[in-house]
Amino acid sequence: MNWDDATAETPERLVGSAADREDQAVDAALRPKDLTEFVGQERVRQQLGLVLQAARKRGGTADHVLLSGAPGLGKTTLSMIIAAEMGVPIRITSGPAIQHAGDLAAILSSLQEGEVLFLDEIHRMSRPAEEMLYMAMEDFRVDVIVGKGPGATAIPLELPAFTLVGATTRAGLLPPPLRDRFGFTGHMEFYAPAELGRVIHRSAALLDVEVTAEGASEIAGRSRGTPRIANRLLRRVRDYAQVEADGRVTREVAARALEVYEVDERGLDRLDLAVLRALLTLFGGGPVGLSTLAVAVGEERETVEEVAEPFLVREGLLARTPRGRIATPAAWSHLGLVAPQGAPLAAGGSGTDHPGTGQDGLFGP
Ligand SMILES: Nc1ncnc2c1ncn2[C@@H]1O[C@H](COP(=O)(O)OP(=O)(O)OP(=O)(O)O)[C@@H](O)[C@H]1O
Repeated sequence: MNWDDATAETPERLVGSAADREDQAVDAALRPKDLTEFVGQERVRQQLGLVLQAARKRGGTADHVLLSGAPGLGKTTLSMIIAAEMGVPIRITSGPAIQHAGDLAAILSSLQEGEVLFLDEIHRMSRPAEEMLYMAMEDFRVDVIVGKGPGATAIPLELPAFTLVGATTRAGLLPPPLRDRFGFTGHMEFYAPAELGRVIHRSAALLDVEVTAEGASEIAGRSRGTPRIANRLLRRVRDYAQVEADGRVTREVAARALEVYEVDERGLDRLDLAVLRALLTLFGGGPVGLSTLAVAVGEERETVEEVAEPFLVREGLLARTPRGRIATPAAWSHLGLVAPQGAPLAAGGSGTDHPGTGQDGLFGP
């Protein structure tokens, strides 16, 4: 839902995690409608299930819920499930859409009793709106300021009880007073391939596409742990299967289709591979500065840093170090290359993420 986010990935990218227009069009058909249909995220599902069950038993509204995690992991879907499980309507808005406290007051005062308010990208709300939200969450009341300067007066406005579901890709950016006002916080993890396989089978049934178990797992392995990407790749593979095969998605059909769409067996696309190949073949595996790497692949520095690198780092293929970008042993083997003698190899995995600190040029300190 954050495709208006200036830092989000380009929507046309097949493996981008932000929703494009086609995703939005099919979302309604593919979204799980209740907690039993929602695949994976066992812990969040179980804990949330208890929160909702208890609220229903008490006959009250559910506590405010904060969902954090990368785009496309199911935060909007879960908020709709919360409303459905509580039998209440849902209003959907986002932090960037609420720039004035008055915008928020207008939304809050028009909610129905018990309604779910889904606030996507909650960390991008303006400060005055955020401060108004504190009181609304705690006391179901806001103070509307009328007038300016010394003559300004605060008029208290009672609100209906509501459940706020806040979603953020970066829980760490939320001010503690806001974070503390949520009764339940769920962190959404990337999905395991087997879970994505279940998402694909479910979506295939809804789209009336025949997919074998191997076909589903071929797509799942390239979906970057993200259901939105799995659903998108499924639709592209379905197109290929209908045009170039008999309509059935087998392992071979899925692999051939995703080769055409330039998504490799690990989910890397053309940009990711270009960055990796340049790092290995032009710079001997690094360290190399971000700007130099960007020039080498003919992209903007920001594109390499924000679009390609996060997944390469997550996959343990590239490390950001204070001296620049360095390839890991896994990067060499993924491209079928042998690291030259003496090549600096970063350990794969975490602990080496230094965005923006890479010295530019091969001769940095
Ligand atoms: N656990 C799941 N089981 C089945 N399908 C899922 C699951 N999670 C997400 N999906 C599918 O993935 C798509 C994207 O999910 P959703 O829009 O809820 O993600 P999001 O986290 O809100 O993303 P964003 O942060 O970009 O708004 C939905 O169409 C939904 O069908």
